[in-house]
Amino acid sequence: MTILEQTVAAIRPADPAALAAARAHQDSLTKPRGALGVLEEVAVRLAGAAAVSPPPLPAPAALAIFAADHGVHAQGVTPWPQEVTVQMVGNFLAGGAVANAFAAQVGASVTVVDVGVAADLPPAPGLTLSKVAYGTADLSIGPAMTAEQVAAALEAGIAVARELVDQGARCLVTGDMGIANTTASAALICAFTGKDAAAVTGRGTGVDDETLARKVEVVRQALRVNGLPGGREGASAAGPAGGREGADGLPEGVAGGRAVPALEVLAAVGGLEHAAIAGFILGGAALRVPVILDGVIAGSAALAAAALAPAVVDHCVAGHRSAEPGHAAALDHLGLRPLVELELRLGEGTGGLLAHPLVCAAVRVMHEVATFDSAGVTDKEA
Ligand SMILES: Cc1cc2ncn([C@H]3O[C@H](COP(=O)(O)O)[C@@H](O)[C@H]3O)c2cc1C
Ligand SMILES: O=C(O)c1cccnc1
Repeated sequence: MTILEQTVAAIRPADPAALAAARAHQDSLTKPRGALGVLEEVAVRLAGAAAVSPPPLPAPAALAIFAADHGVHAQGVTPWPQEVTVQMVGNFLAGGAVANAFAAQVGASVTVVDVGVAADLPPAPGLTLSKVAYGTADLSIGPAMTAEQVAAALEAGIAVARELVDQGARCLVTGDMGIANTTASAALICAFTGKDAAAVTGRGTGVDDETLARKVEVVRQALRVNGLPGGREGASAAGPAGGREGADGLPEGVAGGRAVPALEVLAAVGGLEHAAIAGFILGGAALRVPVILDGVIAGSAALAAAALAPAVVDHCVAGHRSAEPGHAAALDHLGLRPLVELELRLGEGTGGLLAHPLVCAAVRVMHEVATFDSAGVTDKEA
């Protein structure tokens, strides 16, 4: 078995007994039932994922920022030069990015992973060198990656998840850096949800109307040249991501037309960081360590992960909802409710990091809050 197959095979859906125990525990705590709203659902969700109630406190958290470049940058889909990717890697390593500030605020470690930056990076503390290629090919002309590159990037992400958990992380947070990666994200979201390009393609770093129109056309063309559904007006979404078996025995991830294996979709229109983040999510889930998803890049990568292993979703928490329209579409398709909505449109893991204290607070309640019985508080239900 390959590392990917082993990882997928190790992922279990939420444990029904732990879910039931966690719900019963929530109802026994000294608060009106349901008073913690969504936080109760989060705590129950983590119990199901961990297969124990209460679930372990999801701390410490480790952020992994997967960095890579994109051939589609040549189509003018972003106003930022490609070098910003490698320059921001330097900024992360120096501690100067927003992700560093937010990680410091919530006590998370930061690991930067070069899976596909279009420049050579010298070894540095905090940097994992897992370069698969010097960026992807232009997805609007043909497949962005080869099958081998997709497999290598997925395995790089799995390896990072394993290593961080080995080092003591009890919660993983996804991060990305890759100029032009919101274009690849939009194409992945179209392919996996069947939604039209115009509905899920956003302004990324803040493109003007003319660039946005070009970006939508680039996404449509990418889907067309790669033979993927979702690029046409009126393409329909169908059912939850994945779960079907293709002729080759691999799960398929595409709704709304010809069913295409998830790995083929990733190769066609994904980025190296998307594949690595999908591997990272699968790797965390296989170890029953919860994964907090960041923005639209993570959301699109999670669609790929869910197409490969539908049960992976039970181990994910949607940290936030970003301003990119495709992010909402991805979260809807995954059935995930974002914890915070602050109009962030940055990536790097920033929105995922901000959600970490909320996830911890939700679980801490399960460990520390007294029950009606233990505190001698009258329960109206008793
Ligand atoms: C200075 C800077 C820092 C960033 N940090 C994250 N991104 C984010 O923006 C990029 C995606 O947007 P688009 O598809 O429009 O290029 C990604 O690198 C993402 O991580 C940044 C972008 C910039 C410019
Ligand atoms: O949704 C995100 O995380 C996002 C949006 C714009 C640019 N980079 C990332």
